[in-house]
Amino acid sequence: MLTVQYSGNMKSLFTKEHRNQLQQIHQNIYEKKGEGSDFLGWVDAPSKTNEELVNQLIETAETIRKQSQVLIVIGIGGSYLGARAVIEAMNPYFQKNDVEVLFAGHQVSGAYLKELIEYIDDKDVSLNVISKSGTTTEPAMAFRFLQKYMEERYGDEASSRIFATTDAEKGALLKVAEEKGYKRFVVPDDIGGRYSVFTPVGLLPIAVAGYDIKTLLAGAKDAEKELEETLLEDNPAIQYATIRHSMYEDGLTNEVFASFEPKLHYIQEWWKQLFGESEGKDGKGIFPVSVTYTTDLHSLGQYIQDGKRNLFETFLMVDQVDEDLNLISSETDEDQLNYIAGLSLHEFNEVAYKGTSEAHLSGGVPQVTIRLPKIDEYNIGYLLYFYMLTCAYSGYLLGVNPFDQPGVEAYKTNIFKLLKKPGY
Ligand SMILES: O=P(O)(O)OC[C@H]1O[C@H](O)[C@H](O)[C@@H](O)[C@@H]1O
Repeated sequence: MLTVQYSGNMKSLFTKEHRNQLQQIHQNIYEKKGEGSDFLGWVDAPSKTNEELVNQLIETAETIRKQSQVLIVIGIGGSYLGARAVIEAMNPYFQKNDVEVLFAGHQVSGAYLKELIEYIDDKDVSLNVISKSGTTTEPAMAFRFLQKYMEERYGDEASSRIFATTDAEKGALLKVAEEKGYKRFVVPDDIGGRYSVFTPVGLLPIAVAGYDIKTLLAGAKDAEKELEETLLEDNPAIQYATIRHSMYEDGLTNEVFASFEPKLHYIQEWWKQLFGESEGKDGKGIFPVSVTYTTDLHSLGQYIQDGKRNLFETFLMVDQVDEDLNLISSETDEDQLNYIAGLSLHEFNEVAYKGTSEAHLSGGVPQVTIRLPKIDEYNIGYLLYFYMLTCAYSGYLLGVNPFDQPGVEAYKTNIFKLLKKPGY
């Protein structure tokens, strides 16, 4: 189990009244009651995902791996970030996997799509187009270009190289997939995009990248069970949600997710969508931001140390790393680093964490530290489930529905009006 440490007094947060409230929330989540309960399908998704589906996903991933050097995943938001978060956390920095997973439809850039098509032109390609609604503009636009490219390049064979992940019964993408005969996977009705990483939305691209989705699900499944059974005060998800809520009540409305591990960048991006869309509504919510240290100690560190005191900081620390280097000693010691010769870079980061957290704390930034044993499929599965559960507790503590996102419609409507979309 991962652990949560707090710079304040955690025990004092669990008053009788608060315990009762948490107990109720805990029960509602696991019994799938309460506001937004139609979207609580993710709660037992890890334990309920049947083996047949997992095997089917693994077989499809094998087919894709055999026929492709590149898989392009088309999607945005929750139909994109979960897969990318896991893949980028696991991927080596420089060495390319046998099958490269690339993304499209997560932004709008002609240059990006043009260069992507040039890049794949001498490689074998498959597509996985993912959209629950099937009507999201950015992936739909990207799919238009890439579908045409695939049809021109592969002719009839294109339909066996395009895989669609859609709603079970509705949406434009579902219709296209059926007409063209694409192999299709389903995003369950009761699971919203940002909670869908343990469904085919996340699992298929992750398996194609060469990572073990059974172990990822095993980590999530253990999290599901342990976090359901662990008592309130000892339960890391409840601890984290409670601490966040108490910070918020103290006027700290920005949470800085800090990591010393560059590979966790897209987990931070996934986390921002998860918490931002779940909590930011009805004029409430903590604004989620992220930093990677030590890089950002040389940029945003100044603000965190000395700027407006409306933030708290959550470190995600990784205990064990697979690869490391010890600092070499130098005969001349011109750079005066010999005093740390022999220290590993991971050890340096642990010291940097300690120094940074003490400095920021003395500057008035309270802290939470989440400790993950290591970066592998099992622990990432555990971590992502832990965040989703924390987010549900947190949203309910705040008094909002953590599973809708009505606010994202306003800008979309404006864009459609400006573009004179029929009906707007
Ligand atoms: O899967 P889709 O229906 O294409 O949705 C993709 C994303 O776009 C929307 O605008 C929402 O804000 C997100 O919550 C969602 O994950």
